Amino acid sequence: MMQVLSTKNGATTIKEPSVGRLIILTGPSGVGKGTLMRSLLQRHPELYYSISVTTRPQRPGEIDGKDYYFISRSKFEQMVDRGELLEWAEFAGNYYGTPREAVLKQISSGRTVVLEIELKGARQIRASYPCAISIFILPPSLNELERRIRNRAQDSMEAITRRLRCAGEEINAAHEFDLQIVNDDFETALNSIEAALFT
Ligand SMILES: Nc1nc2c(ncn2[C@@H]2O[C@H](COP(=O)(O)OP(=O)(O)O)[C@@H](O)[C@H]2O)c(=O)[nH]1
Ligand SMILES: Nc1ncnc2c1ncn2[C@@H]1O[C@H](COP(=O)(O)OP(=O)(O)O)[C@@H](O)[C@H]1O
Repeated sequence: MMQVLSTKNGATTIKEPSVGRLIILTGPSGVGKGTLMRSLLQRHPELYYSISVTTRPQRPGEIDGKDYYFISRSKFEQMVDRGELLEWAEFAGNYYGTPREAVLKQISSGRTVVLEIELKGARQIRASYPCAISIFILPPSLNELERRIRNRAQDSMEAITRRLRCAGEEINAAHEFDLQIVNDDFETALNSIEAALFT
């Protein structure tokens, strides 16, 4: 890393240019990761949210290039083969991945990057970027998780069942991450994430 000379009040110091941090937000589907992430980004627009690629069908109201890049399976496989993904995983029958180049570019320019990803991808990032700060979001209970997924009314019955089937295994892995935050009261959970990132 190149060093930078900075002069202040006549004194010259050598500074390391800062490299941005990598933050992982993970937890079971329906726990509220997306909602927490949107609020976090509203409060802190300086954070860079990595937009994932996915082969999942677009939901009503989702915007291509904002919520996800919706791509075909063959395009996804091509990105994997070319090493264009920082991590990727199959979840509930679809592929999801983090585009590598944008994330690395933002980190090297000093910006903090936030990934909202599922368990297998979060494990890959922890293995390849041990400095990443990882936060696992827990539901207050499995019943409440199911209620949230069903109330969201965005997925087919089959997709809901698949998501709930993964939830137990995901929750059992919560201890692998740096921090566990229960998303019961929304504001409390959001404040805990903020405290972890900014204090
Ligand atoms: N590994 C990985 N998981 C992702 C990525 N993008 C999203 N996910 C996760 O994939 C899971 C399913 O996402 P989605 O289909 O949007 O469903 P939802 O979380 O139930 O709204 C969630 O746990 C997301 O956090 C990614 O780039 N990589
Ligand atoms: N603390 C909370 N209390 C009650 N409902 C919540 C809370 N946080 C999120 N939700 C609701 O739960 C549902 C799932 O949230 P979402 O952000 O889509 O989850 P995820 O991205 O983890 O799949 C949404 O309808 C959201 O409004």
